[in-house]
Amino acid sequence: MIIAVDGPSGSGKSSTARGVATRLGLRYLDTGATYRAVTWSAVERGLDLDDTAAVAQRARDLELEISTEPGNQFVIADGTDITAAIREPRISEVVSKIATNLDVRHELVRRQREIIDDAQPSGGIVVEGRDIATVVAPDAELKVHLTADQDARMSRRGAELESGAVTAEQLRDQIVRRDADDSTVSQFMVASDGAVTVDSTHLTLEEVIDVISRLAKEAEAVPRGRNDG
Ligand SMILES: Nc1ncnc2c1ncn2[C@@H]1O[C@H](COP(=O)(O)OP(=O)(O)OP(=O)(O)O)[C@@H](O)[C@H]1O
Ligand SMILES: Nc1ccn([C@H]2C[C@H](O)[C@@H](COP(=O)(O)O)O2)c(=O)n1
Repeated sequence: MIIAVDGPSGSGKSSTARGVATRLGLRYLDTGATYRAVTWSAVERGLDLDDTAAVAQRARDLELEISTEPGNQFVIADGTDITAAIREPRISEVVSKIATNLDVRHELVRRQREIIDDAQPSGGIVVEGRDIATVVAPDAELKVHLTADQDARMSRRGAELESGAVTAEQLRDQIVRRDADDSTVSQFMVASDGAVTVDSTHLTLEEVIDVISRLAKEAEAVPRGRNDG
């Protein structure tokens, strides 16, 4: 089974997808981490991030290991554990440059599909990102468009960061500007065909996990191809 979760920044995709995978005994793939890993590597090597050919070559050359165990997430790039480093503001601030590089996307979608295929013998996988239902896994048994209003998304991200660590302007940049840039290459601000919209604005994380787990069980009961729309 493949469960695709797409939506804007701060809507709760990672926490929810990880929670659903844990609850249902499935694997979990954070595709955003793959874009962050390429960004980390390009920054570490001092590449010009506007040099699209050089960055795409880095994406192809990067040795990347990404965990699909929901309870033990790690990312290793060229032998270095970058699990924490890819979440640093210096990476979040520039990751959209890498995520809007179409040659990088081509390479990372290829790798994401390989990881998804490898997870099938263990029962399935919950995959979250921006283009999962539309590009990476259009045959997913369940497609969820996870949303929350902009104020909720900004305040969730603010609460997550150390108090006083970011200004309101930096917070807006991490949510609003990033979504505007990222949505030039993927359609995640609206639900794709066949996706169920879950608005998490007034739901707790547990409630969102409950809703999606229930939808997954319903989708599993319907043979592939009969649950479209
Ligand atoms: N339903 C919810 N209610 C309250 N807080 C939530 C809810 N869902 C997630 N959160 C919190 O909001 C923050 C952002 O969630 P998360 O990182 O899962 O979002 P995301 O959509 O994956 O963001 P991004 O795409 O920017 O990585 C986290 O601190 C998380 O614990
Ligand atoms: N399938 C995906 C996943 C992520 N991105 C972009 C969007 C972000 O700018 C960046 C990091 O994602 P995050 O960790 O914040 O979810 O990667 C994308 O374009 N497609």
